[in-house]
Amino acid sequence: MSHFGVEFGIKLNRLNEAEKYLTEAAAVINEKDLADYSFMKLFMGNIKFQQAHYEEALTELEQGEKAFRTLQNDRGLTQLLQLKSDVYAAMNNLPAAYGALLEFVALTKKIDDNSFSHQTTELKVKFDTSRIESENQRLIENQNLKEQELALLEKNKSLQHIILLLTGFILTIVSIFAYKQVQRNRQLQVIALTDYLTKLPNRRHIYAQAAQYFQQALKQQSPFSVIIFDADHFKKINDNFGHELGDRALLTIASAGKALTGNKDLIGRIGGEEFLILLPNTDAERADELAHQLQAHISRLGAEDLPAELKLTVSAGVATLAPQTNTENTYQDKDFASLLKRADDALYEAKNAGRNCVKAARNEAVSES
Ligand SMILES: Nc1nc2c(ncn2[C@@H]2O[C@H](COP(=O)(O)OP(=O)(O)OP(=O)(O)O)[C@@H](O)[C@H]2O)c(=O)[nH]1
Repeated sequence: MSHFGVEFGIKLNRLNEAEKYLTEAAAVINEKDLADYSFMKLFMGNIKFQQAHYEEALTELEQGEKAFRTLQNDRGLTQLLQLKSDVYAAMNNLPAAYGALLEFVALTKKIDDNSFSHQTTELKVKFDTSRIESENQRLIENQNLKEQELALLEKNKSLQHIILLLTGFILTIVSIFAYKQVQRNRQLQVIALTDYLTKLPNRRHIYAQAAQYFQQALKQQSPFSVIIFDADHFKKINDNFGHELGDRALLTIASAGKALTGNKDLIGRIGGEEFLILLPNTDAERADELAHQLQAHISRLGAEDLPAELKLTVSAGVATLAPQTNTENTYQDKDFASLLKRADDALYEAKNAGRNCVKAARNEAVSES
């Protein structure tokens, strides 16, 4: 019969059986084996109590109490104290019964308090553990979020690179188009201002240049001369030698004029076989000299690629813008058109004079009005 067997035996009032077992056990249970010894004494005390052997019960309980106290087994001690109180009550020793009961209550309270504090500690540990777990969970979630953010950043970085590359590519294409457009505009401008055959400035261009030189001459009170020259009987050249050869003759005249000015911007083609030379800072005498040089040079030209029988001559008219000698700041021409008209009249004169010659416009005195 085990400890529980003894307890059941007592409960079932099989006291003799329980006592027998305990007496056998007492022979082998050592006083030093406090755990078994304490309960053996408690149960024995109980049996004695049930048998109404109160004094013996108290003796057993006293020995058991000592053992429980040494073991600090409060639960065992409470059972014992409760029983002790019952024994004293049965002996009608109420103060002792009360004292034992008080001790029983105090110890029970202590056990409950310990149990409560234990439960509190347990709850606290549980709470702390769950707090730490949730904190860990939060940290893991944060970490995951950060990783996602990082991945997003990486993705954004790649996108930025692609956008930068695309922007660079588009900018390059746009720049190339813009550059080509500027080039084309320049070419168109050049085409718009250039004579297709001789590549000299056309009439619009050379007139614009001339107007500027005219204003400059007025401002600086410097002379400005122009020469208009025109191929003689050019229709006949075309008729007799063909249009293509006529073109080559025009090119020969153009390069002779260019050679005279030394600057291609100072000579332009203003009509089919008519050219204009601008001579800034050149007085009438020098302009006349240059016109004669040109006329003589062209008439001597038996150009390599022109037939010997083709007689190439030009007639020229010269006009000069110069201040009147007797009055300050008074000019014969108010604008370039007036100067050009005088040169054209001089050319007409040269044509009438039999061609292949030069005529200069007279600088007539004008009244100051
Ligand atoms: N080959 C060629 N001929 C041209 C060109 N432009 C104009 N002509 C010709 O030049 C000729 C000019 O003739 P006209 O105005 O009668 O003058 P011209 O025959 O030179 O007579 P004058 O000027 O009075 O000496 C015309 O037959 C035009 O066809 C050109 O670019 N090439």
